[in-house]
Amino acid sequence: MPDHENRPHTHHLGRPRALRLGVAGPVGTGKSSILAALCRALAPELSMAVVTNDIYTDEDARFLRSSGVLPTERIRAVETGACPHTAIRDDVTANLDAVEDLEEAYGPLDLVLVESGGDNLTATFSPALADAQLFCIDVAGGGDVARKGGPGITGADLLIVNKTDLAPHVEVDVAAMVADAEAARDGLPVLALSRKDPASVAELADWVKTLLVRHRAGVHVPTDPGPMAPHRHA
Ligand SMILES: Nc1nc2c(ncn2[C@@H]2O[C@H](COP(=O)(O)OP(=O)(O)OP(=O)(O)O)[C@@H](O)[C@H]2O)c(=O)[nH]1
Repeated sequence: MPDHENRPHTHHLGRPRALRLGVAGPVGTGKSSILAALCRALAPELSMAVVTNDIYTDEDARFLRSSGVLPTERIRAVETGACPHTAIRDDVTANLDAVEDLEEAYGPLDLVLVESGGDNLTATFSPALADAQLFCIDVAGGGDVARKGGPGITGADLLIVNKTDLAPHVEVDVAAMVADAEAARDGLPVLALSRKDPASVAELADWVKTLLVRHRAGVHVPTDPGPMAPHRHA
């Protein structure tokens, strides 16, 4: 049995452990910016920590540390050394270790955000690592991305259509993109977001707070958006 299947779901004092929220999506769609926005919005009221994943570097952790949104020691980097999905889906041990180290050092925590390295449309978090997950696409990737499917688009707890401020520049109809996404998601929520639109950032923060309430009440059930497309590593 993999090591992570033996790990406890409650804090040692019986308090529910921190909500672990994964943020996945293709390269450059705005995952780090979403983490920064969530830290800015929620850290004044919640005890938070962050784990970033990059293939070769700790670039995302350095970006978040330099943005000053959390004390730097609460931001940990995992260098996956391989495709990002290997560390968020196939063997989550390095990420779980980082999350648990943060909980031990700074706990009790309310919320730990885990950012995947940018991968393709098929990469999602294992429920063994993330209690819930955001999947992020952006208008700059093209108005048809939401129709391309994949487990993140169809099954993540929240789908974000990001960088809506860029829509006029890339000739994308945000309402149509959101409608396509909603059609693919069978009732699961979709949020049109821009870091330049404070109302959309507040909506995202409210979604996370509602999820945290459900997690603490024990009524949130982590779900698996689905497996990756079959593929082989050389
Ligand atoms: N115009 C606009 N640009 C954004 C927005 N959010 C992020 N960006 C820009 O998009 C680029 C990529 O953002 P990141 O947050 O680094 O994206 P990422 O998904 O973390 O990137 P990787 O970790 O490399 O996969 C940066 O230049 C950001 O400044 C937004 O809402 N509007």
